[in-house]
Amino acid sequence: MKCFDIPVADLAVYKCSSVKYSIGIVSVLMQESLQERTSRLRAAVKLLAESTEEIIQAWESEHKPYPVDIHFGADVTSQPSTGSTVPSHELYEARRRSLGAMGVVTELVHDPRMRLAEMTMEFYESRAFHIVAEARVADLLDERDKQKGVHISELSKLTGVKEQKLARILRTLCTVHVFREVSDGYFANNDTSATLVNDEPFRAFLLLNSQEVYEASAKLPEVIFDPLKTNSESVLVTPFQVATGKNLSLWDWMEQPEVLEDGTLAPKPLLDRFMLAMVGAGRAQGPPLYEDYPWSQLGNGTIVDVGGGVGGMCIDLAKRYPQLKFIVQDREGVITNAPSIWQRDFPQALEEKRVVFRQHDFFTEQPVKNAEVYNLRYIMHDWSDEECIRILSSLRPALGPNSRILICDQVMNKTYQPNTNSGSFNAEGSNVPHGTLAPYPLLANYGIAHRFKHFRDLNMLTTINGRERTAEEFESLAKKSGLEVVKVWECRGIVWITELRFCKI
Ligand SMILES: C[S@@+](CC[C@H](N)C(=O)[O-])C[C@H]1O[C@@H](n2cnc3c(N)ncnc32)[C@H](O)[C@@H]1O
Repeated sequence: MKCFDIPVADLAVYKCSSVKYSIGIVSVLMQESLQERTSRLRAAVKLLAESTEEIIQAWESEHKPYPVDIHFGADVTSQPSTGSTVPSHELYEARRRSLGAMGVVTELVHDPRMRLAEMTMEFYESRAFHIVAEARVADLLDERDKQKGVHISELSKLTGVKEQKLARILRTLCTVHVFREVSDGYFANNDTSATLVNDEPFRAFLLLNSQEVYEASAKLPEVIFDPLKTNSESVLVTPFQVATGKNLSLWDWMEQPEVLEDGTLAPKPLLDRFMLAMVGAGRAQGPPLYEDYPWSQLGNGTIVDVGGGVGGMCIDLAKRYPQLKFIVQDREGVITNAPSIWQRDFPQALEEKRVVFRQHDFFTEQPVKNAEVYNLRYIMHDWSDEECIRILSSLRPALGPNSRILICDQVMNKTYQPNTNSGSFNAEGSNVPHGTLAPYPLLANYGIAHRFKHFRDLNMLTTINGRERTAEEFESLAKKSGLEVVKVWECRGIVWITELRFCKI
């Protein structure tokens, strides 16, 4: 039971130097009774203790704290380990329960004003991270004595950043457990910062987030409060246009060459970085997609990767499922780069003619008919409902009886606990389960364990007026395109697979 009726008047007196400032009457409303609060905190601590113990036992039984190596190697040519990078179902569940419980504990034990103040300045962690990633501090540390660390004076010389400023930046990150200060002024990687070492695709993904996305995000309030822009679904009316000062979509802007100082034109460096970042994001978030869908049942079927970029997902699938064949489609400016990436990363697939590359605009009718899979990874979330319906409707005529469309995108869930006895979200009138409900006292969507899903949702809003969707929203898009959702495959990560089939209308 909520208790909204206990106003407590509190005279806040603030002390600054030796002067006392009364800032007046502050009204504090208790939203939750003492009993509700204590029982919620006890339940969260219990869940945290139980789930972290499960995690420890899983590490001990496997003799390692990660499923496999966390380092992939020097560049896009290096391949992730062939072993699984996906945690067991039990470990995955224990992880998200413990993180969700930590969110509840933080909410209840932290000073609320201090927590909000911290939230408003968390961008400094992102800024600090951007600087160290740009300066390749993790790589520099990796080359040296990992126990002793590297003195800040030396890191300063290697990066060109003033010593005391670099130390403050690194300590900001050490404070949130990224890097570690092993002794006074000596810094080393911890397991988190070490994931950056020699992994160009992952670094490109993190730099994209912490630079271009960050800069556009600064314009989000301006666009959200603009009475006209707030109502627009156009890809040309987003904070990205305000940030770049150009009336071009993210895709067109990236592909437009830039004018160099000598007047010559050159491709924007961001174009390469973006494509590399998609490979890095795929490696970080993709593996559950490859294991939690029955790809092997497709035999030697064909996957048409619609808007497939340079084919990052197909490379990973091709390595795991040697029977599958691939057609990667994208815009001309992107697809022309794909063969060289495959040549470096997985030439065998080219030699065996398991992959072809085609320029194709996904708003026009799909030319490849009757393929087993039309794959849409990170596509729907780029577009408005109207445009998604155009993309799906352009695929529908190509579907044969054995074809399916796989939407590989996040599936969003609400935060409140619905009144249901089942352990999964379900929409009214739908037979399709929409994902696991977290147990009490966690938020239904596991709270902070899945906060990156919400960051990505706002990222889509910021850069291209796109959105992450709930399963109900996918069902509605499917219906309007003459398709139906047959299953939501809940994968062990933030991206799931929503399977659509032909529906007679
Ligand atoms: C977010 S990326 C995803 C790339 C890829 N599916 C992956 O998961 O790595 C979106 C892709 O859509 C492509 N795209 C945008 N508009 C397109 C269009 N009209 N036709 C085909 N591809 C398009 C972009 O070039 C980009 O490669």
